[in-house]
Amino acid sequence: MDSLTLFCTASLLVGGVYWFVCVLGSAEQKGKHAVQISGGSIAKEKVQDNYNQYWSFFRRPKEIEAAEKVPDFVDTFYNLVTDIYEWGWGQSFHFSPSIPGKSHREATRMHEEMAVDLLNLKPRARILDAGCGVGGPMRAIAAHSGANVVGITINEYQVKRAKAHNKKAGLDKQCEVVCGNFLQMSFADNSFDGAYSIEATCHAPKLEEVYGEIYRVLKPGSLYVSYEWVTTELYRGDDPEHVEIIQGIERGDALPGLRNYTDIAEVAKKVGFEVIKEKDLAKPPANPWWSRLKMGRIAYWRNHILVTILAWLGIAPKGVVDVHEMLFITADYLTRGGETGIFTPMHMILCKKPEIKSS
Ligand SMILES: C=C(CC[C@@H](C)[C@H]1CC[C@H]2C3=CC[C@H]4[C@H](C)[C@@H](O)CC[C@]4(C)[C@H]3CC[C@]12C)C(C)C
Ligand SMILES: C[S@@+](CC[C@H](N)C(=O)[O-])C[C@H]1O[C@@H](n2cnc3c(N)ncnc32)[C@H](O)[C@@H]1O
Repeated sequence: MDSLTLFCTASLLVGGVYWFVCVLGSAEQKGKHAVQISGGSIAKEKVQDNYNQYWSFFRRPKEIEAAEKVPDFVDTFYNLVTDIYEWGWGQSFHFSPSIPGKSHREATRMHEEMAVDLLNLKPRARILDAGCGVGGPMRAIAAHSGANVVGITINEYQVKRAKAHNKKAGLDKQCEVVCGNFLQMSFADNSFDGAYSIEATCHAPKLEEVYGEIYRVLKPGSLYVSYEWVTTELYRGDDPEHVEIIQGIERGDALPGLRNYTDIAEVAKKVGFEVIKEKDLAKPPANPWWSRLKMGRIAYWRNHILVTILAWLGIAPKGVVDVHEMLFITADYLTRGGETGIFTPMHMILCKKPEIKSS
């Protein structure tokens, strides 16, 4: 082999490896690369142990008796998955109906803007994002509405990521992020002009606890909108396939037990809200929310190879291979939940905290 052939072959090899490891599979907004996948706030050598603990806790969700332990395990879950989500999905950790002719990013943004449009806000309102993730929805909502958004998440690593993204987007004056438990928030009573939660309150063992807290911090007369993960009217608890799908979703998404859609308004009323509107946004004419998940299957195979190589090289923590495999399997359960129609991640409820009656 002459030196030119050798040089070309070597360049192709190096270029190919760079492309496979650094370029492939990065999220739409190019926020994360495969080589940056970590265990969040968990030390590299502890990732595998934390995954094993997570798995033994959430493996049998219906048998969880220790509801008070759930927030800690949810925190562990988000340490394990946050980088993989950002890398493989983007900065918004939720689904949206697919819209013909629009990209996933546009469809995601429209779903987020719909939430804040429902809140009927005055200019410069102060609103709460309960379970804000790394702030994809928060930034879209702040930019679209001009509102000041305060996000809360149980996961310290997400706070760090969200703050960095807010700064980069020039929205750090409008968006504040705090680490805390939405079941016991440190915000004052009657201090927000509106609130929303996107695919987050499903992590609460008791919905009344989080709805009660949101009710407390809202000013009288203001609105709260939530996109809830629920089982639908098609779910049958005596059908083994249905049970398998729902348990698969619970295990892979840190859920202490999915609720039925009928529970949501009941709980909202119980804590004092007036229910203004309720609708499953996944119902036709909406296009399937799960098609994005299904379309990505080949990319997930490639991602799995990539994560395995990175862990083998010692670049990614060892446990991420198991975490990735869990997500891979979960994607399939979520798709089956969507296709059978027994599950929706976008049961929308719009509630109002009643005005104080003058005597
Ligand atoms: C609301 C929640 C999270 C919803 C979604 C954002 C995530 C649910 C399942 C996740 C994923 C599954 C497969 C992964 C894939 C194997 C990997 O290669 C790249 C990332 C995934 C696509 C990942 C992305 C985020 C989800 C779609 C829950 C937790 C309440
Ligand atoms: C699936 S993510 C959705 C994030 C964000 N709403 C989005 O759409 O990008 C769920 C979020 O809820 C948060 N969460 C779950 N349980 C919580 C709790 N008890 N207190 C505060 N945040 C919580 C998680 O930390 C995570 O940020």
